[in-house]
Parts: sequence; structure tokens; C-alpha cells
Amino acid sequence: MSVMVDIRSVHKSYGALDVLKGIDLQVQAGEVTVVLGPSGSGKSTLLRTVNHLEKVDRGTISVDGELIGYRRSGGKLYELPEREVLRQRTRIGFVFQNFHLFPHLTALENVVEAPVNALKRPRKEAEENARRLLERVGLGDKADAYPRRLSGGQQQRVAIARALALEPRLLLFDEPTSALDPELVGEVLDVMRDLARSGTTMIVVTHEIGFAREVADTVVFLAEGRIVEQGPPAAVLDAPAQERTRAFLSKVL
Ligand SMILES: Nc1ncnc2c1ncn2[C@@H]1O[C@H](COP(=O)(O)OP(=O)(O)OP(=O)(O)O)[C@@H](O)[C@H]1O
Repeated sequence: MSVMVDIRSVHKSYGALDVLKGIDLQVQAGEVTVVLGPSGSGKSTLLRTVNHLEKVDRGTISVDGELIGYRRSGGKLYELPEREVLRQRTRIGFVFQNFHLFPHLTALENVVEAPVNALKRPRKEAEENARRLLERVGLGDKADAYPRRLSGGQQQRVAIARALALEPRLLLFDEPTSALDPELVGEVLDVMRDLARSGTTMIVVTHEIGFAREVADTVVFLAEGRIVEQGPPAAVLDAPAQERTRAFLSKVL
């Protein structure tokens, strides 16, 4: 198995606030890593460093063997120009808590937009692919619907299709179900389960412990900017070694 994501000694502060205090994490290709942790522990910040939406202060992140945001030359790191960062970002899908679809575009057009504009794919090919992706997320019949006509769960599934349209080597999910009404959570988790089964490499920040137990290869527990514990779900969720993990789980389970 090969390492898809390699996070080494990553530090990140906002002013005097140290948010990430030396994160080391490897994600194998085809595996799902679920990141759990209390509010403010640095989960979103960690995800955002992976595609250089946040710059790290120290440390490095590689995705599929490629250093993110920097190039190395003569033992030094030099920040990549913006267009290179954007190119790297197109290969890393990001699904946020609040799915910002373009309101004036249909579901299909939302999925088509990035491959046509960012990857310069022919529109016809991008549309065929987008229809396939909408089918895959269970929205084959909603291709022509505008976001305001879709439920939150449907909009989030369009957002997933949109991320997939860029043929990402990695998918990042930041609390993808937190903004949804409870009855809509399941349909989004079903799509994510399907992606996991088909071997998509994913890092998922979520409070859905059931999903973590069933789908994750690795569960990471983050607290105050440090990885307190990590391992297979059966270990971290059912027999946590650390008191902090136990205390957190007792609140969310
Ligand atoms: N752009 C920013 N500027 C200043 N402080 C920030 C910024 N982004 C995040 N923070 C702070 O960094 C800390 C970690 O935030 P982060 O969003 O990474 O935590 P989290 O674990 O994802 O929390 P939650 O579960 O509530 O989303 C918090 O104290 C937050 O207020």
C-alpha cells in the first residue's frame, strides 16, 4: 500500500493561538481516516492545511508524493506560485459543512463548472461525466434543478458530485452533515460510504461516531492541536487508551 497523505510535524498558529502543535499523520491510499475531537481542537485547520487553504508555519504535507504549497530546492522550501497551488487544489476535493452551490446554476451546471473552467475539459464530455456523477449520488433526476429546489441533503450530494468531477486523488470532508436536518444525514453518509467502498482516499472530520465505527480504517482523536490517540475504530472508539478520548466519547456517544 502507498502513502497518499503524509503530514509531518505540522505547526500552525493564529497570532498567539497555537492551533496545531506538531501533527504527524499518514493516510494510506484507498483508506478512510476520520478525525474526531472537541470544538476548537484544530480539526478544520488541519484539513485546510492539506490543500494549502491555510499555510503551515512549520512542517510539510505531501499528497501523492507531491509537496503541497511548496517546492524544495537545495534543502530549502519555496512557496509555489498561486497558479501551481490552484492546480494542486483541483486534485484534492473539499466538501464543507455549508455546501456553497452556485444558486444561478442547475445541479448539472454546478458539477460541470469546475472541470470545464479549471481542467479545460470539453463541455460535452464534462456534462456526460456530471450526469454519471449525479446518478452515483442518487440525483440522476435532479440534473436540471436549481439549488433552491433541492433539500440540504440533496445539495450536499451535488457538492460531493462537484468535488468528484475534478477526479481528485483525495477527498476532504469537513463536518459534511452538521448543517443538515437529522433526517437528511443518512443519505449523505450513504454516498460517503459508497465512496469509501470504492477505494476513495478520504479524510473526514465528523461527529458521526457510527459512521466512523463502520467506515473508518483509522480514527484520529485530536485535542488542543495534538493527536492524542489514533488507531482502528475498534481500538480508539471501543477501548480508548487515553482518558481524554474516553471523556470526549462519553459526551458524544
Ligand atoms: N482564521 C482564523 N483566525 C484566527 N483564529 C482562528 C482561525 N481559524 C480558526 N481559528 C481558531 O483556531 C482554533 C481551532 O479552530 P478549528 O476550526 O480548526 O477547530 P475545530 O476543531 O475544527 O472546531 P469545530 O469542531 O468547532 O469546528 C479555534 O480556537 C478557532 O477559533
